[in-house]
Amino acid sequence: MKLFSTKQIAGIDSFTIEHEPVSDIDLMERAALQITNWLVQHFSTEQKMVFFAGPGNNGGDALAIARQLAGLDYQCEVCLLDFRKELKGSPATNWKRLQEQGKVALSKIKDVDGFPKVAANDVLLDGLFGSGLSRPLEGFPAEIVHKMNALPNTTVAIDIPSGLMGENNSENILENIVRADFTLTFQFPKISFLFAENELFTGNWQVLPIGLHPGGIAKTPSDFFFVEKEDVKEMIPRRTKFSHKGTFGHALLVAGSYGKMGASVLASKACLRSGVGLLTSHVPRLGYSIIQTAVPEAMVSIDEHDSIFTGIPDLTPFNAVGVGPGIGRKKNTCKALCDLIKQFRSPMVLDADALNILSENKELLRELPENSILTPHPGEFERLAGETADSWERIQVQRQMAKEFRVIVVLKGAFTSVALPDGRLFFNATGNPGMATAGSGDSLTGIILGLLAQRVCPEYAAIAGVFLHGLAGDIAAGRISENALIAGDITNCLGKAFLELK
Ligand SMILES: NC(=O)C1=CN([C@@H]2O[C@H](COP(=O)(O)OP(=O)(O)OC[C@H]3O[C@@H](n4cnc5c(N)ncnc54)[C@H](OP(=O)(O)O)[C@@H]3O)[C@@H](O)[C@H]2O)[C@@H](O)CC1
Ligand SMILES: [K+]
Repeated sequence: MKLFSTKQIAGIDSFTIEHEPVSDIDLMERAALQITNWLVQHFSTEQKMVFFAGPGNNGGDALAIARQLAGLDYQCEVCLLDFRKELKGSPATNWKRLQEQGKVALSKIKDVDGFPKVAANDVLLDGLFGSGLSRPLEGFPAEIVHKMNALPNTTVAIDIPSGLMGENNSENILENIVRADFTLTFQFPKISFLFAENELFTGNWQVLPIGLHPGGIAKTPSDFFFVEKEDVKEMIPRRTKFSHKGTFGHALLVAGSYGKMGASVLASKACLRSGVGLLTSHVPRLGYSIIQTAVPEAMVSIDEHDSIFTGIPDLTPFNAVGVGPGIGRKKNTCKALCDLIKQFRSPMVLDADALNILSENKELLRELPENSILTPHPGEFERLAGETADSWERIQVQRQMAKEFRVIVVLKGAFTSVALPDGRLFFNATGNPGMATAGSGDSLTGIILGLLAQRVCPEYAAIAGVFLHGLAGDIAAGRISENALIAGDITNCLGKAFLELK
């Protein structure tokens, strides 16, 4: 799914009105009905709904929802913020419809003294500002937001928590933004919802389709995408009856050192479970019997050194290489990584210590084979690319890095983002907090390596690898809980994840 800026969404909104065609007021009614249906499923008529409505269409939505709910016997109260300007268009029509219906207590408030009395069980509905927000909230509306945030009541934001920008909140005044428990957003996730620091404002968010025009969506360009199951299905290699193990490639994994052989075992297993034809795991001498015993399906290439990675094997047989998990940063290892990067001329996957070595030897970034895949977590990313103030800035730097070095940068997080050299950025939605556990990154390296070796193009290997990893983690969490989840469970559930993508 494409993601858009709030400005672009307004354009798609107008396109829909013109080309469906549908009137402004009917589109608002349709959008409001989606939220009404959600509210009916989540709250009983015992709970009073207290609406805060602003001057634009977000306020208009609030007025329409209040009327629809009142029609279903919910007790509703509407508090319209009075900016000393007449309401116009659909919000004005909806105000009139509410007055005519006569079921909802209506008040207009000019300052914070007019803030309504709220009982413990009441639900607050935030319809102050949505995608038309043009600047941070200040003054009277900000005071209303402070009052709302100070209440313990459940708060549901309509489209966007008021005060939150749809994309960049670097310059925002954070205490003036509504802190919702739920955000019900129309048609597309807003880009700012995908950043960890904004969870405080959005709470649990959900997308409600409102039938915006597919033509408007298709013709509006975007560099931002939200990865869905349907997209990934096409990226997974298919196995035909006459396939043999050579068809699915030969991967080389360089991972593990003394005390960190688990990284090699975890990444090797994940690579094999991703469907690779053949896997060779390169390990230090002391790791030989460990890997042979733990992963009998893998072949082993043995380093000359007892405990670390110091030299590369003949690279001719391999069509993909993954390097980094648990290799450490000893001088000999840096040298061996440097040789590997210079000698292997197809895309490779670099993770963990390989990234740390790159951050200490940045000139190596220019030597990376084009379309290599880097998989940093935020800490590794900042070591590589420098400090950033927030997630918005971080994804800009991520995109810049992908473009400059012609590599794919996978920035791991709750919504892992995959930046491509052409400037596009893909957000992943699978995965859960249980996956923040030792070795989880090693399994991701193994999965991406496995796909790459099967000749899946590097951009698909990164996007589908991240999706599969998260999906397998979700399946594992469903079986054994997020708390008990360990990295090996992700690999164990990869098979089920593949089946879900059939
Ligand atoms: N996507 C869709 O297809 C659909 C979208 N719909 C809904 O429309 C919403 C967008 O509506 P919208 O464009 O009218 O903007 P909205 O957020 O209500 O506020 C604009 C008003 O606020 C004002 N204002 C702005 N910033 C301010 C500030 N800091 N402090 C004070 N004032 C400020 C601004 O005035 P100005 O900037 O000119 O001062 C203007 O008067 C969207 O979120 C969704 O709920 C659905 O109805 C149907 C389908
Ligand atoms: K809102």
